[in-house]
Amino acid sequence: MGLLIDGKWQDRWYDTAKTGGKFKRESSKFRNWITADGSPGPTGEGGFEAEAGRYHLYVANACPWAHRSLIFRKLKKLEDMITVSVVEPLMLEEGWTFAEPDPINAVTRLYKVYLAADLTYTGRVTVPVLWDKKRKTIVSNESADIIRMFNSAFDGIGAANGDYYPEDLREEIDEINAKVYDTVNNGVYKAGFATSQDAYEEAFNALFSSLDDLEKRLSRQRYLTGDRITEADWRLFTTLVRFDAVYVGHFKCNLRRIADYPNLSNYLCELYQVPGVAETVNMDHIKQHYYGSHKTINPTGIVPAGPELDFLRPHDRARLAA
Ligand SMILES: N[C@@H](CCC(=O)N[C@@H](CS)C(=O)NCC(=O)O)C(=O)O
Repeated sequence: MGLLIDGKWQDRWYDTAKTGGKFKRESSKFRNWITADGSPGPTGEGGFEAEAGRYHLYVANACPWAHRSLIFRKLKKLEDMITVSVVEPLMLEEGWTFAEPDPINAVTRLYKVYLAADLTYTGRVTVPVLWDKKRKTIVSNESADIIRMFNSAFDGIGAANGDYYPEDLREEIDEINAKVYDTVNNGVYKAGFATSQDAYEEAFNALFSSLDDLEKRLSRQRYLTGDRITEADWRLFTTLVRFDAVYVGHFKCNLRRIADYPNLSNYLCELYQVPGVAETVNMDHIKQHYYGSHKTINPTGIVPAGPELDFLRPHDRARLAA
């Protein structure tokens, strides 16, 4: 794995030396927004109007951040409007790669897509990436923004109904997202990529304290904000679905499994069973990627054969219906 520095690819692992062994996630650099009329969004510049066929999404099936964007593409029925390229599961010396030259930029390495947008780009080369075929540039490489664009920008040109960031719940969603991002979504990475015992334990404790709180919340209500599925649920889902297969072992998040939490595990099954969502979960890519790409954590690259997982089993969440 590596990064671009002034447009040059460098093969480097995360540098935790300067941060006391703590993993610090870099913020995303491309922050424009697709909007219904091409007006600027909350950040970046305008000129990215919602149009069928204009945009392309680069994802890794393994990646929880990219997974959010695939879920929103699916729920909002944007599959015919927004094309997708999926990278290979392993992320090694050349970063994310494609098995075949990708149909849009005809490259086999994702960093070339970043260079096509900015020849002097400095930063990590992450998925998801939302590409504009018309202006031949990156609209955004921030999943939190991409799912909000998918949620509403295409509504006027045929996206499916469904608002996962409704006006009346925004404040609560933002509050939950902030906590879940810090302690759960990014929390598992902070535990897994820590290179000091203290940094690991700090992340570990915050993670399980949050999961305990979420378990309590979900014992009282069906979804994180009440009786409607929102963005906050989908953001939590992509971490939960990877948890027992990967984070428990590979990232040493092993105080409890999601399977040990009655409410979280039933909630996970319910979300998994929402039509279309199971098709966005690729457990082979997920396991291969983590166990095979992080050689500093798992030098042999052996992928565990278990655990047995059944997200299609009946769940008990209807007991909490409004
Ligand atoms: N803030 C970004 C984070 C995306 C991210 O870190 N993706 C990981 C894969 S799970 C990645 O591509 N990492 C490559 C790297 O850090 O070099 C987002 O949510 O879109």
